Amino acid sequence: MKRSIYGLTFEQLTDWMTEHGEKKFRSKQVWDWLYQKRITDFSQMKNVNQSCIDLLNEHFTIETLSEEIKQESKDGTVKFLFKLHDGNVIETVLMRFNYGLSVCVTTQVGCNIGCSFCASGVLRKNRDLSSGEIVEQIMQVQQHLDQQGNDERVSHIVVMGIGEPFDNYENLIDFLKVVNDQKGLSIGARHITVSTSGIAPKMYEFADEGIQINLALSIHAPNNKLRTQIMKINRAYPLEKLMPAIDYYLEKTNRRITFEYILIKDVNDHKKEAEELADLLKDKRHLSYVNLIPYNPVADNPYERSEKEAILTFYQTLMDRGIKCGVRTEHGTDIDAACGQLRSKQIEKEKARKKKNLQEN
Ligand SMILES: C[S@@+](CC[C@H](N)C(=O)[O-])C[C@H]1O[C@@H](n2cnc3c(N)ncnc32)[C@H](O)[C@@H]1O
Ligand code: SF4
Repeated sequence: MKRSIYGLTFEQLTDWMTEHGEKKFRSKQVWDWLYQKRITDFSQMKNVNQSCIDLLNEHFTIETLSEEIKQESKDGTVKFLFKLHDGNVIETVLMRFNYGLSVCVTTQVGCNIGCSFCASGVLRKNRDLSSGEIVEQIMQVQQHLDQQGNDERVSHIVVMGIGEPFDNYENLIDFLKVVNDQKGLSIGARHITVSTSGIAPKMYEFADEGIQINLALSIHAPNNKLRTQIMKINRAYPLEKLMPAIDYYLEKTNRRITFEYILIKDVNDHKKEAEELADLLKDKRHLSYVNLIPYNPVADNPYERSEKEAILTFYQTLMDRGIKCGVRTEHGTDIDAACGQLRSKQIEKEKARKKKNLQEN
Protein backbone atom coordinates (compact mmCIF):
# COMPACT_ATOMS: atom_id res chain seq x y z
CA MET A 1 0.00 0.00 0.00
CA LYS A 2 1.49 3.33 -1.09
CA ARG A 3 1.42 6.31 1.30
CA SER A 4 -0.61 9.44 0.68
CA ILE A 5 1.77 12.29 -0.11
CA TYR A 6 -0.58 14.68 1.73
CA GLY A 7 0.48 12.99 4.96
CA LEU A 8 4.04 14.33 4.85
CA THR A 9 5.00 17.61 6.44
CA PHE A 10 7.29 19.82 4.38
CA GLU A 11 10.31 18.75 6.45
CA GLN A 12 9.43 15.06 6.09
CA LEU A 13 9.12 15.42 2.30
CA THR A 14 12.42 17.32 2.09
CA ASP A 15 14.18 14.57 4.11
CA TRP A 16 12.56 11.96 1.89
CA MET A 17 13.81 13.74 -1.25
CA THR A 18 17.42 13.87 -0.02
CA GLU A 19 17.28 10.26 1.18
CA HIS A 20 16.21 9.28 -2.34
CA GLY A 21 18.97 11.25 -4.09
CA GLU A 22 16.77 14.19 -5.13
CA LYS A 23 17.56 17.88 -4.64
CA LYS A 24 16.00 19.61 -1.63
CA PHE A 25 14.17 22.19 -3.79
CA ARG A 26 12.02 19.42 -5.26
CA SER A 27 9.86 19.40 -2.14
CA LYS A 28 8.98 23.09 -2.68
CA GLN A 29 8.08 22.36 -6.32
CA VAL A 30 5.97 19.36 -5.34
CA TRP A 31 4.15 21.33 -2.61
CA ASP A 32 3.37 24.13 -5.09
CA TRP A 33 1.75 21.63 -7.42
CA LEU A 34 -0.14 19.92 -4.61
CA TYR A 35 -1.39 22.88 -2.58
CA GLN A 36 -1.35 25.90 -4.92
CA LYS A 37 -2.21 24.36 -8.29
CA ARG A 38 -3.95 21.40 -6.66
CA ILE A 39 -3.11 18.81 -9.29
CA THR A 40 -4.17 15.20 -8.63
CA ASP A 41 -1.65 13.35 -10.81
CA PHE A 42 2.15 13.47 -10.38
CA SER A 43 2.62 13.56 -14.17
CA GLN A 44 1.06 17.05 -14.22
CA MET A 45 4.05 18.47 -12.32
CA LYS A 46 5.58 20.14 -15.34
CA ASN A 47 8.81 21.46 -13.81
CA VAL A 48 9.69 18.21 -12.01
CA ASN A 49 12.00 15.82 -13.88
CA GLN A 50 10.65 12.46 -15.01
CA SER A 51 12.88 10.39 -12.71
CA CYS A 52 11.50 12.23 -9.69
CA ILE A 53 7.92 11.77 -10.96
CA ASP A 54 8.59 8.04 -11.37
CA LEU A 55 9.98 7.90 -7.84
CA LEU A 56 6.93 9.70 -6.45
CA ASN A 57 4.60 7.39 -8.35
CA GLU A 58 6.45 4.38 -7.00
CA HIS A 59 6.10 5.46 -3.35
CA PHE A 60 3.07 7.73 -3.04
CA THR A 61 -0.51 8.32 -4.08
CA ILE A 62 -2.28 11.67 -4.18
CA GLU A 63 -5.98 10.90 -3.99
CA THR A 64 -7.18 8.01 -1.84
CA LEU A 65 -10.71 9.15 -0.91
CA SER A 66 -13.64 8.73 -3.23
CA GLU A 67 -16.76 10.84 -2.86
CA GLU A 68 -19.77 8.59 -2.18
CA ILE A 69 -22.40 11.18 -1.27
CA LYS A 70 -22.53 14.97 -1.32
CA GLN A 71 -25.49 16.65 0.38
CA GLU A 72 -25.92 20.39 -0.05
CA SER A 73 -28.03 22.38 2.35
CA LYS A 74 -30.00 25.54 1.62
CA ASP A 75 -27.73 27.47 3.99
CA GLY A 76 -24.62 26.51 1.99
CA THR A 77 -23.47 23.67 4.27
CA VAL A 78 -22.12 20.75 2.27
CA LYS A 79 -21.76 17.32 3.80
CA PHE A 80 -19.47 14.80 2.12
CA LEU A 81 -19.33 11.07 2.67
CA PHE A 82 -15.98 9.71 1.53
CA LYS A 83 -14.99 6.10 1.01
CA LEU A 84 -11.45 5.24 2.16
CA HIS A 85 -9.18 2.82 0.28
CA ASP A 86 -10.24 -0.01 2.63
CA GLY A 87 -14.00 0.55 2.12
CA ASN A 88 -14.62 2.43 5.39
CA VAL A 89 -16.66 5.61 5.12
CA ILE A 90 -16.13 8.97 6.83
CA GLU A 91 -17.85 12.35 6.92
CA THR A 92 -16.51 15.83 6.26
CA VAL A 93 -18.58 19.02 6.46
CA LEU A 94 -18.11 22.43 4.84
CA MET A 95 -19.83 25.30 6.66
CA ARG A 96 -20.28 28.93 5.61
CA PHE A 97 -19.86 31.68 8.18
CA ASN A 98 -19.67 35.44 7.75
CA TYR A 99 -15.97 35.20 8.67
CA GLY A 100 -15.11 32.47 6.13
CA LEU A 101 -15.42 28.85 5.09
CA SER A 102 -14.84 26.25 7.75
CA VAL A 103 -14.30 22.51 7.33
CA CYS A 104 -15.07 19.97 10.03
CA VAL A 105 -12.75 16.97 9.67
CA THR A 106 -12.91 13.39 10.88
CA THR A 107 -9.86 11.86 12.61
CA GLN A 108 -10.89 8.23 13.19
CA VAL A 109 -13.18 5.61 11.70
CA GLY A 110 -15.66 5.46 14.61
CA CYS A 111 -14.71 6.38 18.18
CA ASN A 112 -13.93 4.35 21.28
CA ILE A 113 -14.80 7.06 23.77
CA GLY A 114 -18.49 6.15 23.50
CA CYS A 115 -20.22 9.31 24.74
CA SER A 116 -23.89 8.56 25.30
CA PHE A 117 -25.18 11.38 23.08
CA CYS A 118 -22.94 10.90 20.06
CA ALA A 119 -23.73 9.06 16.82
CA SER A 120 -20.00 8.46 16.27
CA GLY A 121 -19.59 6.77 19.62
CA VAL A 122 -22.22 4.15 18.87
CA LEU A 123 -19.95 2.64 16.24
CA ARG A 124 -16.68 1.54 17.87
CA LYS A 125 -13.39 2.68 16.46
CA ASN A 126 -12.34 0.69 13.47
CA ARG A 127 -9.03 2.46 12.91
CA ASP A 128 -7.22 5.78 13.06
CA LEU A 129 -7.07 7.95 9.97
CA SER A 130 -3.59 8.63 8.63
CA SER A 131 -2.41 12.24 8.51
CA GLY A 132 -2.77 12.06 4.70
CA GLU A 133 -6.42 11.00 4.97
CA ILE A 134 -7.15 13.95 7.27
CA VAL A 135 -5.36 16.46 4.99
CA GLU A 136 -7.10 15.00 1.94
CA GLN A 137 -10.51 15.85 3.40
CA ILE A 138 -9.52 19.53 3.22
CA MET A 139 -8.14 19.07 -0.29
CA GLN A 140 -11.31 17.39 -1.53
CA VAL A 141 -13.44 20.20 -0.11
CA GLN A 142 -11.09 22.79 -1.65
CA GLN A 143 -11.42 21.01 -5.00
CA HIS A 144 -15.21 21.14 -4.65
CA LEU A 145 -14.87 24.94 -4.13
CA ASP A 146 -12.45 25.23 -7.06
CA GLN A 147 -15.02 23.53 -9.29
CA GLN A 148 -17.65 26.10 -8.29
CA GLY A 149 -15.38 28.75 -9.85
CA ASN A 150 -15.98 31.44 -7.22
CA ASP A 151 -12.35 31.65 -6.14
CA GLU A 152 -13.21 30.59 -2.57
CA ARG A 153 -10.71 29.16 -0.09
CA VAL A 154 -11.09 27.04 3.01
CA SER A 155 -10.15 29.54 5.73
CA HIS A 156 -10.95 27.70 8.97
CA ILE A 157 -10.74 24.12 10.24
CA VAL A 158 -12.48 22.48 13.18
CA VAL A 159 -11.30 19.05 14.25
CA MET A 160 -14.76 18.12 15.48
CA GLY A 161 -15.85 15.32 13.19
CA ILE A 162 -15.97 11.66 14.11
CA GLY A 163 -13.22 10.48 16.42
CA GLU A 164 -11.13 11.64 19.34
CA PRO A 165 -8.19 13.60 17.87
CA PHE A 166 -6.00 13.10 20.97
CA ASP A 167 -6.41 9.34 20.54
CA ASN A 168 -4.66 9.74 17.16
CA TYR A 169 -2.16 12.29 18.36
CA GLU A 170 0.84 11.96 16.02
CA ASN A 171 -1.25 11.96 12.87
CA LEU A 172 -3.19 14.94 14.22
CA ILE A 173 0.01 16.93 14.77
CA ASP A 174 1.35 16.13 11.28
CA PHE A 175 -2.02 17.13 9.80
CA LEU A 176 -1.92 20.44 11.68
CA LYS A 177 1.63 21.13 10.49
CA VAL A 178 0.69 20.47 6.85
CA VAL A 179 -2.43 22.65 6.73
CA ASN A 180 -0.83 25.46 8.74
CA ASP A 181 2.42 25.61 6.71
CA GLN A 182 2.74 28.87 4.74
CA LYS A 183 4.28 26.98 1.83
CA GLY A 184 1.10 24.91 1.57
CA LEU A 185 -2.52 25.68 2.42
CA SER A 186 -1.39 28.33 4.92
CA ILE A 187 -4.49 28.13 7.12
CA GLY A 188 -3.70 30.28 10.17
CA ALA A 189 -3.24 28.47 13.49
CA ARG A 190 -5.75 30.84 15.08
CA HIS A 191 -8.27 29.67 12.49
CA ILE A 192 -7.89 26.02 13.52
CA THR A 193 -9.64 24.43 16.52
CA VAL A 194 -9.08 20.96 17.94
CA SER A 195 -11.82 19.55 20.14
CA THR A 196 -11.14 16.84 22.71
CA SER A 197 -13.31 14.86 25.08
CA GLY A 198 -10.61 15.44 27.69
CA ILE A 199 -7.67 13.06 27.43
CA ALA A 200 -5.74 14.92 30.13
CA PRO A 201 -2.15 13.70 29.44
CA LYS A 202 -2.44 14.74 25.80
CA MET A 203 -3.66 18.19 26.81
CA TYR A 204 -0.31 18.73 28.55
CA GLU A 205 1.52 17.51 25.46
CA PHE A 206 -0.57 19.77 23.20
CA ALA A 207 0.22 22.77 25.39
CA ASP A 208 3.93 21.95 25.04
CA GLU A 209 3.79 21.77 21.21
CA GLY A 210 4.24 25.55 21.00
CA ILE A 211 1.65 25.91 18.23
CA GLN A 212 -1.07 28.57 18.36
CA ILE A 213 -3.92 26.19 17.52
CA ASN A 214 -7.17 26.71 19.48
CA LEU A 215 -8.30 24.07 21.93
CA ALA A 216 -11.90 23.16 22.73
CA LEU A 217 -12.81 20.86 25.60
CA SER A 218 -16.07 18.93 25.55
CA ILE A 219 -17.00 19.40 29.17
CA HIS A 220 -20.77 18.82 28.98
CA ALA A 221 -21.29 18.56 32.76
CA PRO A 222 -20.07 20.52 35.79
CA ASN A 223 -19.57 17.56 38.18
CA ASN A 224 -18.14 14.06 38.01
CA LYS A 225 -21.41 12.23 38.68
CA LEU A 226 -23.20 13.77 35.72
CA ARG A 227 -20.14 13.81 33.48
CA THR A 228 -19.48 10.10 34.04
CA GLN A 229 -23.15 9.39 33.33
CA ILE A 230 -22.97 10.93 29.86
CA MET A 231 -19.25 10.60 29.07
CA LYS A 232 -17.59 7.46 30.36
CA ILE A 233 -14.11 8.93 29.61
CA ASN A 234 -14.70 10.85 32.85
CA ARG A 235 -13.90 7.67 34.80
CA ALA A 236 -10.35 7.74 33.45
CA TYR A 237 -9.99 11.53 33.51
CA PRO A 238 -12.35 13.00 36.09
CA LEU A 239 -12.50 16.74 36.75
CA GLU A 240 -9.67 16.50 39.34
CA LYS A 241 -7.37 15.45 36.49
CA LEU A 242 -8.94 17.60 33.79
CA MET A 243 -8.91 20.97 35.55
CA PRO A 244 -5.15 20.92 36.31
CA ALA A 245 -4.53 20.00 32.65
CA ILE A 246 -6.63 23.01 31.61
CA ASP A 247 -4.76 25.26 34.03
CA TYR A 248 -1.46 24.03 32.62
CA TYR A 249 -2.63 24.73 29.06
CA LEU A 250 -3.81 28.23 29.96
CA GLU A 251 -0.63 29.06 31.81
CA LYS A 252 1.61 27.71 29.10
CA THR A 253 -0.19 29.21 26.09
CA ASN A 254 -2.17 32.14 27.50
CA ARG A 255 -4.76 31.20 24.90
CA ARG A 256 -8.49 31.03 25.48
CA ILE A 257 -10.15 27.63 25.84
CA THR A 258 -13.60 26.94 24.49
CA PHE A 259 -15.72 24.71 26.70
CA GLU A 260 -18.33 22.86 24.72
CA TYR A 261 -21.51 22.11 26.60
CA ILE A 262 -24.18 20.06 24.88
CA LEU A 263 -27.65 20.84 26.26
CA ILE A 264 -29.76 17.73 26.77
CA LYS A 265 -33.30 18.11 28.02
CA ASP A 266 -33.68 17.34 31.75
CA VAL A 267 -30.22 15.77 31.90
CA ASN A 268 -27.68 18.62 32.20
CA ASP A 269 -29.67 21.74 31.31
CA HIS A 270 -30.95 22.94 34.73
CA LYS A 271 -30.12 26.30 36.24
CA LYS A 272 -28.18 24.56 39.03
CA GLU A 273 -25.82 23.00 36.47
CA ALA A 274 -25.24 26.41 34.91
CA GLU A 275 -24.41 27.78 38.38
CA GLU A 276 -22.09 24.87 39.08
CA LEU A 277 -20.35 25.33 35.71
CA ALA A 278 -19.86 29.03 36.41
CA ASP A 279 -18.30 28.09 39.76
CA LEU A 280 -16.01 25.54 38.13
CA LEU A 281 -14.72 28.11 35.63
CA LYS A 282 -14.73 31.24 37.77
CA ASP A 283 -10.97 31.41 38.38
CA LYS A 284 -10.27 31.15 34.65
CA ARG A 285 -13.18 33.11 33.26
CA HIS A 286 -10.90 35.66 31.53
CA LEU A 287 -9.63 32.85 29.28
CA SER A 288 -12.82 30.81 28.94
CA TYR A 289 -15.67 30.77 26.47
CA VAL A 290 -18.58 28.38 26.79
CA ASN A 291 -20.18 27.18 23.59
CA LEU A 292 -23.68 25.92 24.33
CA ILE A 293 -24.69 23.25 21.83
CA PRO A 294 -28.35 22.27 21.65
CA TYR A 295 -28.38 18.45 21.42
CA ASN A 296 -28.76 17.29 17.85
CA PRO A 297 -31.12 14.27 17.84
CA VAL A 298 -29.48 10.95 16.95
CA ALA A 299 -31.53 7.97 15.73
CA ASP A 300 -32.38 5.42 18.50
CA ASN A 301 -31.07 7.74 21.21
CA PRO A 302 -33.49 8.59 24.04
CA TYR A 303 -32.11 12.10 24.66
CA GLU A 304 -34.04 15.16 23.62
CA ARG A 305 -33.03 18.69 22.82
CA SER A 306 -33.46 21.23 25.62
CA GLU A 307 -36.41 23.61 25.47
CA LYS A 308 -35.66 27.11 24.20
CA GLU A 309 -36.41 28.55 27.63
CA ALA A 310 -33.95 26.21 29.36
CA ILE A 311 -31.26 27.16 26.83
CA LEU A 312 -31.87 30.87 27.46
CA THR A 313 -31.84 30.45 31.25
CA PHE A 314 -28.61 28.45 31.06
CA TYR A 315 -27.03 31.14 28.86
CA GLN A 316 -28.20 33.99 31.08
CA THR A 317 -27.03 32.27 34.28
CA LEU A 318 -23.52 31.94 32.88
CA MET A 319 -23.48 35.51 31.57
CA ASP A 320 -24.72 36.89 34.91
CA ARG A 321 -21.78 35.19 36.57
CA GLY A 322 -19.27 36.70 34.15
CA ILE A 323 -18.73 33.61 31.99
CA LYS A 324 -18.66 34.51 28.29
CA CYS A 325 -20.80 32.17 26.27
CA GLY A 326 -22.87 31.72 23.14
CA VAL A 327 -25.37 29.30 21.69
CA ARG A 328 -24.09 27.45 18.65
CA THR A 329 -26.05 28.16 15.51
CA GLU A 330 -27.00 25.13 13.56
CA HIS A 331 -25.88 24.34 10.06
CA GLY A 332 -27.46 22.12 7.47
CA THR A 333 -30.64 21.35 9.40
CA ASP A 334 -32.29 20.12 6.17
CA ILE A 335 -29.55 17.48 5.62
CA ASP A 336 -28.11 14.78 7.93
CA ALA A 337 -26.58 17.45 10.12
CA ALA A 338 -25.72 15.71 13.40
CA CYS A 339 -22.17 14.49 13.45
CA GLY A 340 -21.91 10.88 12.36
CA GLN A 341 -25.50 10.59 11.15
CA LEU A 342 -24.86 10.43 7.43
CA ARG A 343 -22.24 7.76 8.02
CA SER A 344 -24.46 5.73 10.39
CA LYS A 345 -27.29 5.83 7.86
CA GLN A 346 -24.99 4.70 5.08
CA ILE A 347 -23.64 1.81 7.20
CA GLU A 348 -27.20 0.70 8.04
CA LYS A 349 -28.12 0.85 4.33
CA GLU A 350 -25.07 -1.22 3.42
CA LYS A 351 -25.94 -3.83 6.11
CA ALA A 352 -29.54 -4.05 4.82
CA ARG A 353 -28.27 -4.46 1.25
CA LYS A 354 -25.88 -7.28 2.27
CA LYS A 355 -28.66 -9.03 4.25
CA LYS A 356 -31.01 -8.81 1.26
CA ASN A 357 -28.32 -10.23 -1.04
CA LEU A 358 -27.75 -13.13 1.38
CA GLN A 359 -31.49 -13.90 1.53
CA GLU A 360 -31.77 -13.81 -2.25
CA ASN A 361 -28.80 -16.13 -2.82
C1 LIG B 1 -18.03 14.68 17.50
S1 LIG B 1 -16.99 15.43 18.69
C2 LIG B 1 -15.38 15.17 18.01
C3 LIG B 1 -14.28 15.77 18.83
C4 LIG B 1 -13.99 15.10 20.15
N1 LIG B 1 -14.10 13.71 20.11
C5 LIG B 1 -14.88 15.66 21.24
O1 LIG B 1 -15.68 14.91 21.79
O2 LIG B 1 -14.72 16.84 21.56
C6 LIG B 1 -17.23 17.17 18.45
C7 LIG B 1 -18.32 17.80 19.27
O3 LIG B 1 -19.60 17.33 18.83
C8 LIG B 1 -20.42 17.18 19.96
N2 LIG B 1 -21.53 16.27 19.70
C9 LIG B 1 -21.50 14.93 19.64
N3 LIG B 1 -22.74 14.42 19.44
C10 LIG B 1 -23.57 15.49 19.38
C11 LIG B 1 -24.98 15.63 19.21
N4 LIG B 1 -25.77 14.58 19.05
N5 LIG B 1 -25.49 16.87 19.21
C12 LIG B 1 -24.71 17.96 19.38
N6 LIG B 1 -23.36 17.89 19.54
C13 LIG B 1 -22.81 16.67 19.55
C14 LIG B 1 -19.46 16.65 20.96
O4 LIG B 1 -19.92 16.74 22.25
C15 LIG B 1 -18.24 17.49 20.75
O5 LIG B 1 -18.28 18.64 21.54
S1 SF4 C 1 -18.36 13.14 21.31
FE1 SF4 C 1 -16.25 12.96 20.58
S2 SF4 C 1 -15.29 11.58 22.06
FE2 SF4 C 1 -17.47 11.38 22.40
S3 SF4 C 1 -18.02 9.59 21.16
FE3 SF4 C 1 -18.36 11.43 19.90
S4 SF4 C 1 -16.48 11.68 18.74
FE4 SF4 C 1 -16.04 10.28 20.43
